[in-house]
Amino acid sequence: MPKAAKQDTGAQAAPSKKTSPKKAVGKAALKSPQKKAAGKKAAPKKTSALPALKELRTAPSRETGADVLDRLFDVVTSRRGADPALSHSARLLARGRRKIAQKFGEEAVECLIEAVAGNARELIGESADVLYHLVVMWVDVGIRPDDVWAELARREGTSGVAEKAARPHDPLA
Ligand SMILES: N=c1c2ncn([C@@H]3O[C@H](COP(=O)(O)OP(=O)(O)OP(=O)(O)O)[C@@H](O)[C@H]3O)c2ncn1[C@@H]1O[C@H](COP(=O)(O)O)[C@@H](O)[C@H]1O
Repeated sequence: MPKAAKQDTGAQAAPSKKTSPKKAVGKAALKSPQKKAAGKKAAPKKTSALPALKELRTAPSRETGADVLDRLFDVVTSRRGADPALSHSARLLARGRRKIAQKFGEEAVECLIEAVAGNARELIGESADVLYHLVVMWVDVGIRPDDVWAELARREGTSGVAEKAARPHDPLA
């Protein structure tokens, strides 16, 4: 999708030279709870006016997450054979797999450009473009969102580092 000139939204603060917040967050996240607790007195329980994260996550929503992609998949599927003049999805599907893949690739490149530039707001829009074109690709190839959700669920709890280490060794690699 052709885009107007974009500016950094400043949505992400520049990291300080002294301490890298990313490194600090990463280190804290990797520390085991046991290590963190070792040698420290139990801190008083903090109370917060904010709703618990757990409540937010379990709140029913038809507007976010996989539900949106499920609905988008149904709409795009329904556009098969529709008038390309009225539906962009119909037009893309009529143009064929290579064109769909090309468009997906273009959107992915636009996405990574915004990511590298640190343009958070633009990255959101480009991410939506990537997901839309990914869904069109699923429809064209004949896989369903549930297939992908199942694969993601299967991977849950398996560290990428551990998975890579467990791969059979290829002496030619
Ligand atoms: N999420 C999207 C979505 N994201 C991007 N686009 C369209 O993708 C197009 C990208 O434009 P480009 O110029 O990059 O691509 P192009 O028109 O193929 O041009 P070329 O590069 O091939 O020359 C624009 O027309 C955007 O509007 C989308 N079109 C549709 N959807 C969703 O799909 C649903 C069904 O849309 P239709 O199939 O159009 O009814 C909509 O209700 C939306 O929910």
